[in-house]
Amino acid sequence: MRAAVARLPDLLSKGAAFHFGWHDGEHNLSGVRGKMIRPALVLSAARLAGGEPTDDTLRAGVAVELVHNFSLVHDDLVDEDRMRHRRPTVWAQFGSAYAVQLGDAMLALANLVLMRGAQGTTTELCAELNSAVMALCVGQVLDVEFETRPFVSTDDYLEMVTGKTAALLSASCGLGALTGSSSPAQLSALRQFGHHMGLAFQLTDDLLGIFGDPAVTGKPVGADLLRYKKTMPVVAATCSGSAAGDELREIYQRRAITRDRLEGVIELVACAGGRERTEAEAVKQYDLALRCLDEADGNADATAELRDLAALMIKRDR
Ligand SMILES: CC(C)=CCC/C(C)=C/CC/C(C)=C/COP(=O)(O)OP(=O)(O)O
Repeated sequence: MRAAVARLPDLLSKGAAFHFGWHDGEHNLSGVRGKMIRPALVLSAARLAGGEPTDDTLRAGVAVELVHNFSLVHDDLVDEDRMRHRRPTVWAQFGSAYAVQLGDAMLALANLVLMRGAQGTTTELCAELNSAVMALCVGQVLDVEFETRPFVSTDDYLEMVTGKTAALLSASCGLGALTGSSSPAQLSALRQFGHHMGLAFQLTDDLLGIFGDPAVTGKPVGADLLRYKKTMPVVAATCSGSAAGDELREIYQRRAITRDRLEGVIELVACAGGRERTEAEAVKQYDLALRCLDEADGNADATAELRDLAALMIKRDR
């Protein structure tokens, strides 16, 4: 990653180093850096699909992490989040214009990294990655639009999250498979594995955003609620038909959430079954993901790695 980021012009690489937490030495304290889940998926998917990871696999891992971080830099700006990984976000530290340019440059760099690969595979890899970027953008637009949409169903939510989160996890598995020697059936099963894990991952993220410990997640408490995000616990609660769910829907409509009312709002989400329903959906998506992994029917060690990764992705506290 560092070698790739060093290819950015100095003016931008200082912001990237700040974003990645490399600016203050080699401390790797838990929670102050990203989890690198997507490159891990690329590597294990490549192994599952046969053989040792190639240079193209490594390039794909770097590219997908760059795309992920481009989306984080832009997302923090859109959501006006000032802290990530217990540090100020890029826009909070360097300004909005800088964050837009740094995010764009990371996306361009991701493509440049892939283009350095073996002739013949580059086009396919770029198509896999950039199709996911397109889906990511659609999901992000929906996510913001949902903040003011009066009613969001579970299906609407799943459509949004398919783009916002699952597309890149699915592409990570697809990229790994493409750099391995996967059959078409294996490629499709691995993409589907990534899709279902992406949904399970975002559902877990939504739960952590409301019920997680901010000291561990590194995100301010209740940020999604204060922004009237239609995360799954909220969607499930407001669709429950319960008195608590109706009250929550009314509070959302009146935009009546303040910091001192947060605790009560969180209680309403839980009382209306939002937490339980979200946990159940995460487990359902996780089970579907594991079924796809069986269908992929590849290298046993890599299958075990992906199984472990999947478990980590839903049983996490940050
Ligand atoms: C186009 C655009 C701006 C799209 C925004 C998409 C976006 C930010 C989706 C959220 C996905 C998500 C759960 C990120 C946290 O990943 P993680 O927990 O793996 O993060 P980490 O790298 O910090 O561990």
